[in-house]
Amino acid sequence: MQEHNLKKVAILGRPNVGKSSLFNRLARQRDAITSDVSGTTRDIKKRIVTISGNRDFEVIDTGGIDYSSELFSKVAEFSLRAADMADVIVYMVDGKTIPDEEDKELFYKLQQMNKPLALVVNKIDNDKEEERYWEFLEFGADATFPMSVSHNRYFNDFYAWLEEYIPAKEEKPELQIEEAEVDPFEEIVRDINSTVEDEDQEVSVAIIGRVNTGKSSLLNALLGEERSVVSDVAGTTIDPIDEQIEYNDYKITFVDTAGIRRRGKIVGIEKYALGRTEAMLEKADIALLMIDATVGVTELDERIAGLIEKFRLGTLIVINKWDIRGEKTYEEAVDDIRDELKFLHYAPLITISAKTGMRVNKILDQITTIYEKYKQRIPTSKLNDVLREAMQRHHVPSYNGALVKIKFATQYETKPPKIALITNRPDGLHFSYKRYLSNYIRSKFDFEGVPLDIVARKRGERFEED
Ligand SMILES: Nc1nc2c(ncn2[C@@H]2O[C@H](COP(=O)(O)OP(=O)(O)OP(=O)(O)O)[C@@H](O)[C@H]2O)c(=O)[nH]1
Ligand SMILES: Nc1nc2c(ncn2[C@@H]2O[C@H](COP(=O)(O)OP(=O)(O)OP(=O)(O)O)[C@@H](O)[C@H]2O)c(=O)[nH]1
Repeated sequence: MQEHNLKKVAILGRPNVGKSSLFNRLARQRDAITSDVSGTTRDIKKRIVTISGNRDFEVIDTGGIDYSSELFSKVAEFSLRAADMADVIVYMVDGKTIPDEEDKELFYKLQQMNKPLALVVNKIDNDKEEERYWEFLEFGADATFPMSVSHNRYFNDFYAWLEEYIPAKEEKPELQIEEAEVDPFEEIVRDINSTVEDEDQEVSVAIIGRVNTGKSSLLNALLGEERSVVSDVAGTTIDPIDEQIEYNDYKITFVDTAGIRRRGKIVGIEKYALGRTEAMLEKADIALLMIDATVGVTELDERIAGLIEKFRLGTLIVINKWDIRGEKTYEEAVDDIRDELKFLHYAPLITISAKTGMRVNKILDQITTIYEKYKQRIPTSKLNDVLREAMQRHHVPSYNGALVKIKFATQYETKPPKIALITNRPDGLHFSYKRYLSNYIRSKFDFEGVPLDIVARKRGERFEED
């Protein structure tokens, strides 16, 4: 609960009118929580009070103060200070006395604060005493209430008036994010980071695939004459086996192009091919997975795709040799690939011909787009809005009958993006629910082409690897 947002109601008035009595009665409305709010002004007692079942406020009691002198000016000074801190002011007078000029003057000062202000005439203990109350109408208050705290009289009208100024708590589903649990400092730091533009424009790309799928043909097409190949420019630090081009302010490095160009050397040596692929993926942000349209997805293609999954890279599936695909429709080709490579569901797919150059020019745009998503950082507040939405659609399943609460989510890493869910029971969060959240978050923030990791953590645990 966000106690700092609660409305503050101050009960003011001269000594002995019954302020503490009202305070204590209000405080009893809420048996469970009567603890002191910490950090309060030393002289002033505060309690959190609930009325009408779902309206919380903080009540400030100025009673019990020892105004060492009898001077009313002390009362006035103190009352004005307390009123200043308050959202709603209750000024109490003793109905067994006659209206008093000093009270009136103080009341007018309070009126000038333009806050909701009620005059409560206390100690109207029976019907006979009710006429005393009329005399206090001369204060000209917007709201004047008779009351007998000790006899528990006339409370309903007073409560109805208070309710106007105390918002009802929103109905919360039980498993809601406890926003106050978000360490505000942590959130600020993350959000500041996220607004700082990530200047990183250097992308490493691995072109991988079985033999003969067209890797070197694609590389040549991408490095085509019209682009400035900068690998041999003095001062660049790229590995001599890599090649780099500049494209729309990005530096795109194709890793281990020497290996790609060393043609036909690895036929039949599957283990070596996979090892070399791993070495490339280790250096890369994004993988272009080449599939031969005339062959479809083979078991080796699946194993290669599995390596991308393992390295958590941004991915584009490139279906090559589209010029000689035969009768196959786009839908057939795509269905086949989606079916065989389910775990790369997040990867977009493009049909090209490295030989004719068909749609090859789209690939560089795809690379930079995926890279932007690969390095994106979602502000914590936005992420938690979406998390709350997702949890409202489907509540977190309980674990062996125990409540699993997700307190908040935060993205703690980029390239690839990783999100931690802070929960009371990291082990109790079912993988299918994590997958649901991952898909939901994916649908709200564009992560096309990018794997999204979600881990469950206890508060205070480090957000490192699983
Ligand atoms: N007859 C009657 N007495 C009341 C009523 N409410 C409070 N009292 C009595 O009035 C006296 C003062 O009440 P408190 O609640 O201590 O008053 P206070 O305004 O907090 O006084 P300080 O602590 O001196 O500021 C106590 O003896 C209460 O029992 C009421 O409705 N009727
Ligand atoms: N029709 C057609 N042929 C292609 C296409 N892309 C590549 N090829 C041909 O397919 C064969 C293999 O192409 P490469 O680019 O050498 O394939 P690779 O994946 O580098 O092969 P390895 O180095 O053996 O792994 C060559 O004969 C290419 O001309 C394409 O889009 N259409």
